[in-house]
Amino acid sequence: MQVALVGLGVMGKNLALNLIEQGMTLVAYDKNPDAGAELLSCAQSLGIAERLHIVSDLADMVKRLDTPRSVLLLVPAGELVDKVCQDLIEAGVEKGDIIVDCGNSNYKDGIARKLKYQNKFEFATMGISGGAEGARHGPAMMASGSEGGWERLIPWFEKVAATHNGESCFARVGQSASGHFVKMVHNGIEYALMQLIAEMYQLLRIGTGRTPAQVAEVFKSWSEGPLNSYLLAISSHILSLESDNSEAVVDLIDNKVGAKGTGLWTAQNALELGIAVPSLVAAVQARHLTNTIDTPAAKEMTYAQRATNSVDLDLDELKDAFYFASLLCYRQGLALIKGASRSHQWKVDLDKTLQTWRAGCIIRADYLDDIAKGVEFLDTLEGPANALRKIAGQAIQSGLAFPVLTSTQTYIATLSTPSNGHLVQAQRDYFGEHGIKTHSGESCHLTDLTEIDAKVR
Ligand SMILES: NC(=O)C1=CN([C@@H]2O[C@H](COP(=O)(O)OP(=O)(O)OC[C@H]3O[C@@H](n4cnc5c(N)ncnc54)[C@H](OP(=O)(O)O)[C@@H]3O)[C@@H](O)[C@H]2O)C=CC1
Ligand SMILES: O=C(CO)[C@H](O)[C@H](O)COP(=O)(O)O
Repeated sequence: MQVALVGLGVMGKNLALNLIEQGMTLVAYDKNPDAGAELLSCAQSLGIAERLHIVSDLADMVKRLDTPRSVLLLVPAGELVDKVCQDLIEAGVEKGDIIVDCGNSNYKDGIARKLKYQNKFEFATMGISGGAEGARHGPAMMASGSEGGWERLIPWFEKVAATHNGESCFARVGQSASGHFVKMVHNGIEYALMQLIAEMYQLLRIGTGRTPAQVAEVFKSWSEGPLNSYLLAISSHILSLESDNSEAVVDLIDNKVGAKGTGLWTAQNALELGIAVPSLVAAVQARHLTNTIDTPAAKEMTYAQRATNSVDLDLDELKDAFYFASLLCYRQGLALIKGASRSHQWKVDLDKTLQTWRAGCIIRADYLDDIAKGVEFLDTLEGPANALRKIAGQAIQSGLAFPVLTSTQTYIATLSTPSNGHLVQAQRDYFGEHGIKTHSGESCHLTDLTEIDAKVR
């Protein structure tokens, strides 16, 4: 099988080596010749270079491919994807060929591109997760759509992807560009879990006075049990790192966190669809807040530094709270995928989605088995639910910031304790005559329920 790959950066280079190692013949192009040379040198040192052809332009790439052609894109998301598609058309790509956008593109662009290119070639979308290591040794692959060209690629991607219990972490999760939506939500969950772990670290470090190395030990002990996850393991490793001067490496790193867009899109889509994912939104805003200090508006509002309080934590309770909050982050993401799938009629298969997240990806975790058991299982976790409630309270008492921890507690409390929405309904009707719905389902106004002599002015 022959495939072409455009974009040989962090992901492209590593996926290229993985594809060749699995037996594919690869024609590869990057606008930067150094990237091609670097890939060739890696392939040579692995003894697999005979199945690699680096080309210096797209016309040569297209000429070398047997028809129907299969081209994978791993270039930065945005207008560049259209530029490369246009260049590929000019280079000779034609109807029946498939181009798979494997980058972190916005699914809305994917839908538009499917239409735009429908008479030129088959445009397909696939989200990939796992970073450089995953791409090299087995990523999670969230594909979508029913383009005919998939049939040629699927057997290969099933081999290239990570596996869990012998099953591939490649799947066509649903229709249209839903693969990119699923990858976007994967990243939204990724933001939330990263921030949640950072909050656990801060509570242990500042709240209980542990050193980074001691927090690393706590995370390591959690990783040895059912809480094991990739993000917890790398956090433990990072916290254990020391500089040549024996300083904790984390203490040398600035606090401002960047982002490429997928977390923001997750929050925007959730808000547009009316699906509540407060933990995921809080994680995006937590990143924004780390940068606030540099904005012109913030410079005009400098706040005095405040002391924080130490807290007396039960480590088992903290572990239970972390476990429960983590499960709830995934559940919010899955609810968003389910809601979007219903709205867009994508028929996303949540079991297949979870299968792609079992191995290879950044949000892989042993407790994904528990998430697959559904909300009914979460309802049985009374101990962890109580732990989350208690730890969130203690965290607030410390005076430090815990946006994801507290949003997650708020999320589950809103869904499992009495609501206060009735008063907000009444307020809207009071000032705007927006109407209210009563417990019996009747739509009316406050004034239909009672006589209001004079409204507050
Ligand atoms: N890094 C990660 O962990 C992950 C990234 N992704 C997504 O995968 C995609 C690629 O990411 P990543 O590999 O990190 O990005 P990189 O920036 O490392 O690599 C992109 C490569 O594409 C090249 N390129 C740019 N324009 C063109 C062009 N017109 N024709 C050919 N090549 C071009 C770049 O060259 P130059 O550098 O000269 O511009 C660069 O070598 C992105 O959409 C990203 O969001 C998805 C999952 C994980
Ligand atoms: O897709 C990824 C991991 O799954 C990429 O690493 C992505 O860049 C992460 O998002 P951000 O850069 O916004 O933190």
